[in-house]
Amino acid sequence: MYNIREWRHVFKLDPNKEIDDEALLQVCESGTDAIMIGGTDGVTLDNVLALMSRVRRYSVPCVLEVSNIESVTPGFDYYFIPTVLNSNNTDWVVGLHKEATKEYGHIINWDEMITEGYVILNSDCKAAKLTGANTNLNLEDCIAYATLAEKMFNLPIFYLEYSGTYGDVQLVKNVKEALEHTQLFYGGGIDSEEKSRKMAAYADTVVVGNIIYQNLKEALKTVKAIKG
Ligand SMILES: CC(C)=CCC/C(C)=C/CC/C(C)=C/CC/C(C)=C/CC/C(C)=C/CC/C(C)=C/CC/C(C)=C/COP(=O)(O)OP(=O)(O)O
Ligand SMILES: O=P(O)(O)OC[C@@H](O)CO
Ligand SMILES: [Mg+2]
Repeated sequence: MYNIREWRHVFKLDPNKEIDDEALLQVCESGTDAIMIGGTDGVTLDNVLALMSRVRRYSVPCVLEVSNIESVTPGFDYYFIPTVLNSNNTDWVVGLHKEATKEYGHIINWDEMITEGYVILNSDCKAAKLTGANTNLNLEDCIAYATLAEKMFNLPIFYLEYSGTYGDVQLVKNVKEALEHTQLFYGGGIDSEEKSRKMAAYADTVVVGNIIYQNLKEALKTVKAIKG
């Protein structure tokens, strides 16, 4: 299997968005460390399967970021399971996870499941709205969540999510300094080489999503900024 700790750059593809074969080829052969398939809305078994089978033409690792139980299918290298630590609704913290485990626990291969402790910081993004995330957090709050994720819950990944907007580099730096071994993912608003490089200076892994659909050329540069 792959060592996700070595992943520095990940492209997140939304199964609910169109991408043509030529663009997909460029994304998969860009030198990125992995493709993550996931989104907040409109994620179905059909569009996940369709995208997974197209990504599987390439040798790049491919993971599913689970956003609903109906779209989980075999065939991925890993399944990333979000838990939204700053959600006001326990469904998004452990509730849906408990229901999924109750129903499918007997077939789950836990070696393939990797839990991501999310803190969502952009109040306007779909994920924040869906999960009722309390985005009114200061640096101390974010450090407390990161510390809880690592020390109390032993989560392998802590994900600072600014989906759709570029985050606070200083905050990412300070959160990174508070973590000892939990891997810090940063995602949100990376649409240039420079923004990618700046976040990668502190985040262990940088996730790039929307720019793939808006400006592929710039999206590809975000890999170069990190991987050379
Ligand atoms: C292999 C196999 C067949 C296994 C079967 C067993 C099985 C079912 C395993 C699953 C186990 C499990 C515990 C699942 C958890 C289920 C679940 C529903 C968890 C909730 C996940 C969650 C908190 C979702 C909330 C939304 C969220 C955080 C999504 C992550 C993606 C994200 C933030 C995307 C960014 O937004 P985007 O959609 O890109 O926004 P724009 O469109 O505006 O760009
Ligand atoms: O789409 P963007 O803003 O690049 O964010 C990436 C990722 O963190 C979304 O879950
Ligand atoms: Mg998106």
